[in-house]
Amino acid sequence: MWKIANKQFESRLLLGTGKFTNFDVQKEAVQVSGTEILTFAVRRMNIFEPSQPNFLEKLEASAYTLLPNTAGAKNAEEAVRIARLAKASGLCDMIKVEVIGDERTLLPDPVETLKATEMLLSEGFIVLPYTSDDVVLAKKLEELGAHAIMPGASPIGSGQGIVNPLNLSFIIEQSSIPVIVDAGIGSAKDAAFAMELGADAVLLNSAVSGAKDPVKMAEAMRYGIQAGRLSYEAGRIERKNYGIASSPLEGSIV
Ligand SMILES: CC(=O)[C@@H](O)[C@H](O)COP(=O)(O)O
Repeated sequence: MWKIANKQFESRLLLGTGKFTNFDVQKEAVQVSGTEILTFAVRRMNIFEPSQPNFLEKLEASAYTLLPNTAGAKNAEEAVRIARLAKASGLCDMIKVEVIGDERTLLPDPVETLKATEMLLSEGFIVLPYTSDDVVLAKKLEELGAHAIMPGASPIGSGQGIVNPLNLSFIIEQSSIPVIVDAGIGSAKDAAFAMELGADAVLLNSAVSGAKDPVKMAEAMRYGIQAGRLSYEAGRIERKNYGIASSPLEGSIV
């Protein structure tokens, strides 16, 4: 079990709902992933146009915790506007702050992310900022009162996996709020690695929606995350430079 604010979860996989080839595949992938938290861009929801498709229409949305995100926002004011819209539409009081600062890399704008986080916290939102893997920024967001921190593994949709495990491990070590590794995960190995580093959870989308078989990949992510967590809790052996016999003749009980 782990928690965001006062909400408890069993699954440590947060799944994005975008970019699936069709809603049936999306629904099956969501089901087999075992996720309890779904994220989606508020801007893609057609909140005021019920006749238009929205990302959750095939899912039993009430069975999940919804984590709307502010994708599309280019500054703090836009992010706050999108978050208010989500709240007013009854979607959720939890919001993933996503303020993109660079269109080519899709990396987040640290200054605007900080501002948006502060503004939304003052309005009573449960705020989960998506950030780069900057250790100092992560600390500042926590000090502001963010409810979880979401450092990127690598650029959104890149599938590069974790490019800076050292930074992520510093963030995990210093944080007393949940750390959710978000974006850039390419395969189950990357998700397991994030969990082995000690992350509380992983948020991903493209690796599942873009896989040759999204449903199978959703299942792989489910088990990858479980295995990574178990391995982290079990505590890995120390890395050594030289070989050490697995069945020594002396000094061992079996
Ligand atoms: C869905 C969502 O919130 C994305 O912005 C997120 O960051 C996922 O990134 P990937 O698509 O790289 O998994």
